[in-house]
Amino acid sequence: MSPLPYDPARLAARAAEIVAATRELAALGWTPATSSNFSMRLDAGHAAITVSGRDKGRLTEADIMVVDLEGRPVATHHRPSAETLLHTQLYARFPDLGCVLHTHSRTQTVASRLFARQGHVRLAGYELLKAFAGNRTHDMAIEVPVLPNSQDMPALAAQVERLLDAGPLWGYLIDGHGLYAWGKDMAEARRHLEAFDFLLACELELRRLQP
Ligand SMILES: CSC[C@@H](O)[C@@H](O)C(=O)COP(=O)(O)O
Ligand SMILES: [Zn+2]
Repeated sequence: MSPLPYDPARLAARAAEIVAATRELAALGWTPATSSNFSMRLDAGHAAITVSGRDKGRLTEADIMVVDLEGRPVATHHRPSAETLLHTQLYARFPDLGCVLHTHSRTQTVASRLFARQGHVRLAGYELLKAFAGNRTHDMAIEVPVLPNSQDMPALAAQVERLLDAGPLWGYLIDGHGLYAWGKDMAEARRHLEAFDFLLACELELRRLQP
């Protein structure tokens, strides 16, 4: 019997998944200068998440720790990601949610700046909209919200709660900062993250070509 309040074998498995995905995303240049954070659900009350400040391009399993769904460290002296609350609020709200990914790609950051005043980026008519779970056609539109940046995580989390109250959401941008995306497991969260990045890049390119 483990004295820990979570299953250590499951933590090891999730940590390996997070490390593998993080290295790939870092190789794309989406996690500059130690930025970005990543998590996966462990069980109904716990999540595995990256330790704060670690170089995401050189992540190892030792850089993954456990928090409860209020963002408190569990059985560790490590400090969790500064943005832990933005992860745990999603696990607490959606019992089937399994993975939350946050990156700082150039495309995401530039798009967040360009569309901050508008408050959202409208993505319409793209085949890749079908990458978002539940969407069946290109013939629709979604609005990716752009929130003002803040170091006040409870305040930022409260804004995210209001967005979630308003309707289905696969992710959001934070102005001058980056993108949050999530899914039922790592594969789905990765698909959403990659679809957002690709579609935001298309919108930026269109504005260059058709100013
Ligand atoms: C290095 S600046 C980026 C951070 O302030 C933050 O936005 C971030 O994404 C990483 O923070 P972390 O505490 O390592 O999870
Ligand atoms: Zn960040």
